[in-house]
Amino acid sequence: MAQALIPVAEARARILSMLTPTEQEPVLLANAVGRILAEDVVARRTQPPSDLSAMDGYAVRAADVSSVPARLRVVGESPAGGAYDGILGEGEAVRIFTGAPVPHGADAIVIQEDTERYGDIVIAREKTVHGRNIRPAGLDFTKGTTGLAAGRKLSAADIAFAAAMNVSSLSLHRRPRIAFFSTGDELVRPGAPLGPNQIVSSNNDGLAALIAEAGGVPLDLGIAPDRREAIRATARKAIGADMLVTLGGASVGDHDLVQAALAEDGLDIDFWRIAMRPGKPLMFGRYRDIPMLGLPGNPVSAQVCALLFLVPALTKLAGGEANAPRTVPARLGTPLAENDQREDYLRAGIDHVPGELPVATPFPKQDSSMLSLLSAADCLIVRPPHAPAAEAGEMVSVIPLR
Ligand SMILES: Nc1nc2c(c(=O)[nH]1)N[C@H]1C(S)=C(S)[C@@H](COP(=O)(O)OP(=O)(O)OC[C@H]3O[C@@H](n4cnc5c(N)ncnc54)[C@H](O)[C@@H]3O)O[C@H]1N2
Ligand code: MOO
Repeated sequence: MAQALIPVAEARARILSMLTPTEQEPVLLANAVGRILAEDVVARRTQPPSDLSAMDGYAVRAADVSSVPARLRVVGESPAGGAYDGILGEGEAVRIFTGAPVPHGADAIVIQEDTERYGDIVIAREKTVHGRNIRPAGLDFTKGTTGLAAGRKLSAADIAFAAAMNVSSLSLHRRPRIAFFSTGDELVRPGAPLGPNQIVSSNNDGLAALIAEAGGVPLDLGIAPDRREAIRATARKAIGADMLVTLGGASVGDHDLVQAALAEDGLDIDFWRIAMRPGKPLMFGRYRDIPMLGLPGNPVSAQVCALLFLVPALTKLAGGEANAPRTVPARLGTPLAENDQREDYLRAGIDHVPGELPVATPFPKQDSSMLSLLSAADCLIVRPPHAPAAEAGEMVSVIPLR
C-alpha cells in the first residue's frame, strides 16, 4: 500500500524541530545588514546627550519673546560640537546652530528667518514658546534602554540606530553553511561541453543564489553521477556544514539513488514524500551529524521546495524566527479545477487593480521542469489539499515572489 503523504506544514515543523541555531560571533556594523541579531542591543549613551537646537537661529528665554518685536542682546555663540558656557540672562540671546547645545537659561530657539540682526542686537519678529525648536536630552533614546531585540533581521535603519547607540559590533549567529550537490549522469555545468543526451544543471546555481539571498553560505559540491559510491563520496564533503541539501535522485526511479546510497553511510530518514505539488518526493533526515534535506530534481520543484523548507530552515539556523513564507490575499483570475490531496503551488502572474485586491492568474502550464514560468511568475497561488473547484474572482492566498 502507498505510504501516506506528509502535509506541508507538518514537514516544515519536523525539519525545524531538528535544527538549532549556529554559534554567535561578533560582527562589525558594516557587515551586519540582513543578518539576525543574536543578543539585544542596549544603548551605551543617551541621545541627544543634552538639550540641542533643532534649527539655526537664536537661543532665547521664551518669556522674552512672548510679544514681538522683541529686542535682545547677543552675548555669544553655540556651534554644533561647541557650547556657550555662560547662563542666558533676561533680554539676552545666543547665536546657535542646528545640533548645538542649548545654553543654560535658554528654553526656546527662534529661527534665523524670523529675526533681524544689527551688530550685537537681534530683533525677534515671531513669538515663541517654551521648548520650541529644542530637542530635549534623551528624545531619541536613553542609556541602558534596549534599542534592538535579539531575533531581529537587521535593516539599514537598524545599523544606523546601533551606531547611534555607540555600538560598533553586534553579536550575530554565524551564517549557516549549506552544502549541496546535484545527482544525475545527464547533468553538466552551464558553459561546459554538452554530450548528446545531457542537460545543463540549473539547480546548483539556482540553489546557491537562494541560499545566499536567505543569508546562508552556499557550499556547492557539484554534480555526483548516478553511482552510489560517487554519491557517498560527494556527501562526505559536506561534513562540517550546518546542513546538507541533495538535488534530484529523490523519487522512485532505478537511478534515484540518494536515499539508498546514503542509508549505508549514516543517513537516518525522518520522512520522505509530502502532499505537495511540485515537490512530492521531498525527503528529510540526518546524515551523520548533519540535517539533510533531499530536494526533488525537477528545477521548479527544487526551487519551490527550497523556498518553503530550506529558507525557514536557514532562518532558524541563523537564529531567527522561522515561518512559512508570507502569504497575501488575491482574487483568482481564472477558474481552477478541484484539487487532489497535494497542496498546490501554482505559478501565476499578478495584475494590480487600484483600490482592490490584486488578481492572480495561474499560468496555463505548470510543468515542474519549466523554469521560464517560475522566472516569469509574480507569485505562487497556494491551494490547500482537496480545495473545491474555484471560480474566477474567488479569494486565494498567494506567496509574492518579488
Ligand atoms: N513513477 C514516478 N515517477 C516520478 C514520481 C513518482 O512519484 N512516481 N515523482 C515525480 C516527481 S513529482 C518529481 S518532482 C520527480 C523528482 O524526481 P527526482 O528527485 O528523483 O529527480 P531526478 O529524477 O533526478 O530528476 C528529475 C528531472 O529533473 C532534472 N534535473 C535533475 N537535476 C537537475 C539539475 N541539477 N538541474 C536541472 N535539471 C535537473 C532531471 O534531468 C529530470 O528531468 O520525479 C517524478 N517521477
Ligand atoms: O512534485 Mo514533482 O515536483 O510534481 O514535479
